[in-house]
Amino acid sequence: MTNRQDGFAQALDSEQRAVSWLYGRLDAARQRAEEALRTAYGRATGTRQAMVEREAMASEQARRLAQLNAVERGLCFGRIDDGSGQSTYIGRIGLRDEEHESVLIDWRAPAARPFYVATATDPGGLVRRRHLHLKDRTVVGIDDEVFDLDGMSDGDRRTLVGEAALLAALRRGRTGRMGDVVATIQTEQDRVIRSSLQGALVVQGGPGTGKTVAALHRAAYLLYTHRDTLERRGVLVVGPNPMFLRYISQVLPALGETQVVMATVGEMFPGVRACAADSPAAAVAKGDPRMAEVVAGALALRQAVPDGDLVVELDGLRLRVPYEVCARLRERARAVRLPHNMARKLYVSELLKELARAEARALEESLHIEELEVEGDPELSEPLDLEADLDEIDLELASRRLWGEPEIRRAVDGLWPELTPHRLIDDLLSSAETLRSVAPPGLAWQELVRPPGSAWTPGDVPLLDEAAELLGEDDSARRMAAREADQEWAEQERYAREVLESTGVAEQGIFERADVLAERHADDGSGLTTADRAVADRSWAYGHVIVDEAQELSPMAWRMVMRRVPAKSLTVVGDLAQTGSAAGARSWGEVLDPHLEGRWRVERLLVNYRTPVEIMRVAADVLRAFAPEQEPPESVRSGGAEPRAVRLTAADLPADLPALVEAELAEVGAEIGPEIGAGNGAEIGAEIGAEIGAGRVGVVTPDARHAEVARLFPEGELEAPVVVLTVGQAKGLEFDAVVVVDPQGILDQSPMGGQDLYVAVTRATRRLTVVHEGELPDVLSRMAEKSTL
Ligand SMILES: Nc1ncnc2c1ncn2[C@@H]1O[C@H](COP(=O)(O)OP(=O)(O)OP(=O)(O)O)[C@@H](O)[C@H]1O
Repeated sequence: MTNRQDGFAQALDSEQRAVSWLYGRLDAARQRAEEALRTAYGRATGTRQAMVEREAMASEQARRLAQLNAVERGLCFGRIDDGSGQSTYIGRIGLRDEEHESVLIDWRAPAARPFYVATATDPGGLVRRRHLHLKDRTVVGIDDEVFDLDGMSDGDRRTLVGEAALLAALRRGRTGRMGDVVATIQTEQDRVIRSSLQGALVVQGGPGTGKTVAALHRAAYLLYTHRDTLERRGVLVVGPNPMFLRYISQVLPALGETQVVMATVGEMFPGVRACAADSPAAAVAKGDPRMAEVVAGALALRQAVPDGDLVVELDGLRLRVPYEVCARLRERARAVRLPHNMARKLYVSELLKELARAEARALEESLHIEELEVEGDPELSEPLDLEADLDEIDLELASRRLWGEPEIRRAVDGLWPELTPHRLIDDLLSSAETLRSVAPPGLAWQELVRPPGSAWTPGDVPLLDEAAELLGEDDSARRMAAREADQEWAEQERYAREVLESTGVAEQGIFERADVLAERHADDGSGLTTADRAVADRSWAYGHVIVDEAQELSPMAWRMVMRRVPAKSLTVVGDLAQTGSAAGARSWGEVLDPHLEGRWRVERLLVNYRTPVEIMRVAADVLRAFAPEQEPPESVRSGGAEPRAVRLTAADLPADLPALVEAELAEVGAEIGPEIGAGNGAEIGAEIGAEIGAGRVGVVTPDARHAEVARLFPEGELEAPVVVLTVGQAKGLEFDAVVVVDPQGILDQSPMGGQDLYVAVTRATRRLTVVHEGELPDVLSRMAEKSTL
């Protein structure tokens, strides 16, 4: 054995001892949590309070246990050595020894920061950064970066190992789900992750630059650093479609965070499932910020005045309220500037009083007629003034009686109806007449008209939200509950303090505070967590909102998102070169300034960790043609297969496309295999890889051809070896190999077809094939040279 191999073996051995010891600490923490969970379940539950306490204690320990289990894989992944000979281990969670000394630093803690930001030019006091590669609990690799060779001991110098940790991570085959990257976060991404909670941060970057992964690590970092604020208010992640949310769903749990709410724009209105789709033209019109005026205009039309006097027939009497009075009542109700359904209370009470007066007048009139008939009786010919005799109490009583009459209700509802957002928007979109009368000039309202009761689209959801704001809801019950909850608060906090002390959670190196714990288990009678309550409540104010693929949001969707985060603490992640929605953003200022007035900062990510150079050249041609002002990112990977174009006739497609995809699958399996078969030799590994079907192929089609192509493959979830997707569904996802079917169809499918094609060709980590029937589009001419026709 050479000196160097000897040194490496020693380093492995010593790191193995350190890592095994850390796993021992993890096991001990788990054991404590399990015991505490058993104790919690053993507690008496004689009273309601005792039961609530048992549930809180048990769920706290279950949560703690889940967190400890989530960090089993890759518990410790790094070590930093400073000039004083001090070594610090970095991991997914913080752990302490029996003396409460920190033995493993949570990757989000300030003490871990040098691990991510040290560079050769600015080592920040480090002499070495070491990456540890673990397989289960065994250290299988070490990767060193030395910043100061002179600062290291001779022994340490002998054990230096230099495999690039990042490239090793990138070489791994895709699994169909995004994973975390705590071990290899890059300096530019670290800046994004640890940027201040305050204000709005825009992360602009090309495909594969790690925007999504950085945003999710940022969520975990913010929850760790500002747990007191954020656990109480919650964090919302907005993604472009359900497929994408499934794709990223495992990242935060793997980082020990399970309390983040994830939703698409179409899911942000509780109780509404937006399952229909808008045409591009309808999406543009619906997303136009002037739709706020349209909704307000439609509502104003529902606050009516009668054509003439209001006349209601009641028990043979004609109650007449003059037109001018109706108009005055409407103006008064509008002037209070309350939402419609709340102002209605005032309007109804005033109108009922007018109707009570009208009733008195009508009664008087009828008596007067009778009186004329009783001639000669001096007492009865005394003039009556019933209306003037009515005092406030009479009016009140009469109003109540009248409100019970269906004719009166009908009349009131016709003038100022109680409305739901669903009814207002459905009525608006199914009435060309209303749309025409309230739409501002230039808004293509004709695109919006549809039959009543149509299924909701994601574009309708911001309109419903707008309507809900204008209509308001009767929240007196909720306010009353909040007051009661406040009274219970002190009690909850006292109890939470007890839980922390009795379970020792506070001492286990996990950042906890009694008030945070109390909030998590605040008994609102429903047993719901903060995340559950937030999802169900349209007016929930989140502590922080992350919007991914943010370029897709229309101005109307931004209005809705901004309402969910009154403190305007936002992370906006996107790429203006990938805007697929015709209603989406062309510039960040255009969509953000109406809400933030320039108070947002930008971080740019410029390195592409996904797409190899060879594929990126093709993508750059597409970008140059359709968004020349945007720069493609620079790829870190190279040496992949040259992208190729294959011409297939429509008749050959059903047989030849599955064969082509099968061949792609075998290719990526063979490439990934050597990693699977590590230790068995590259060749055997390649065979195993191809045989067990390692690797994933994404087949991307125009919207109109999705069904036809999907039929050719077994139906499968994201983890399936082959998944057939539209461009919209593939947004944000990645595969080892991608087959783009009918690029011309993608270009032609919408005004943003060029951007769609750019998205489609940048989904691959290794191989790209384009299948075309007619001529290859000009923008892909680079591939024609390699066509295998
Ligand atoms: N620091 C890193 N270490 C390891 N892998 C990384 C790192 N940064 C990014 N990656 C990987 O690069 C790939 C692309 O990342 P991600 O999906 O976050 O990019 P994106 O900018 O959101 O792309 P798109 O705009 O196309 O949606 C993912 O597989 C991610 O895990």
